Amino acid sequence: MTVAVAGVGAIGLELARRLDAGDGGLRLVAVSARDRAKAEAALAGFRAPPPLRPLAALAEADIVVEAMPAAAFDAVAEPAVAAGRIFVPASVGALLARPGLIQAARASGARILVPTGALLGLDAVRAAAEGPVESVTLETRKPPAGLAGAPYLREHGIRLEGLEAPTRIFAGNALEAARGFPANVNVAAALALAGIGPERTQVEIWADPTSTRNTHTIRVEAEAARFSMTIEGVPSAANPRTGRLTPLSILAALRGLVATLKVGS
Ligand SMILES: NC(=O)C1=CN([C@@H]2O[C@H](COP(=O)(O)OP(=O)(O)OC[C@H]3O[C@@H](n4cnc5c(N)ncnc54)[C@H](O)[C@@H]3O)[C@@H](O)[C@H]2O)C=CC1
Ligand SMILES: O=C([O-])CC(=O)C(=O)O
Repeated sequence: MTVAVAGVGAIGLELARRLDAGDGGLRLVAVSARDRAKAEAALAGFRAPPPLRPLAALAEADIVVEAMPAAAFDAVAEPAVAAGRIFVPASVGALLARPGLIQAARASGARILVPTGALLGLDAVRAAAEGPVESVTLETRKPPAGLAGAPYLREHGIRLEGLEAPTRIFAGNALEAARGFPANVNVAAALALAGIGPERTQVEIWADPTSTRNTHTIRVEAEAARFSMTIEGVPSAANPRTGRLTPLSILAALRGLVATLKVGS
């Protein structure tokens, strides 16, 4: 199977590098970048540098991975879904805001594969959600740099500079979290889609100047099980909002598409 990657940033470049190295068992055939010269320099050391193509042309590949700012989402998602491809979004919050894309996929035969990304445990959440679920909550803690620039902070006049103690800056449901923090809590959107939906999934976001990790704790109260899990992700050097696990999670998900033995889904 062939893969195309939209965006050559913290997630896209690392994913492309690993695919180019032969990891995942899939062939990287194209990437899209906003800054051509920068992308060409980043791809120069690849074994087989993929061609830079317009976003719509990525739909020629069997699998299209989106790894861009949420604002650019439609330009890659719509053609990929219309062409009936396997579409893998990193900007899961953007997917949450576009239920029409799932309808479009149903019509075209496309599949939308949401990776676990920087989170954990979506297998257990999905299993629990096959039965009655009372509550699903997410508590996200990030160093202030991992939350900087979120529209919610601006809208509510919240300043993170000079913060000395962990501070809760948001409490609400996953829909509101994804809208207010589109580049920071895609994990909330993924959790909502895996479990009981964006209105019922509750989210707290903390700015924590004492931490160097992006930490996510999920708590589930369901008829079949009660569980809580925490992941402490290392922020990527290229983008402190993004954990280093995210491109690896996408690679693992892609590997699962072609693997003979698939574990944990
Ligand atoms: N699902 C998850 O668990 C996670 C999702 N994310 C999300 O994944 C997405 C990508 O994250 P990063 O790689 O960290 O972002 P990044 O900012 O490091 O990289 C994004 C890249 O997209 C490029 N780009 C922007 N507009 C473009 C266009 N029109 N055409 C082609 N390229 C374009 C930028 O130049 C940049 O290289 C973001 O929406 C982020 O919020 C991030 C972390 C975890
Ligand atoms: O990488 C992380 O810790 C989570 C993140 O940015 C996101 O969900 O958007």
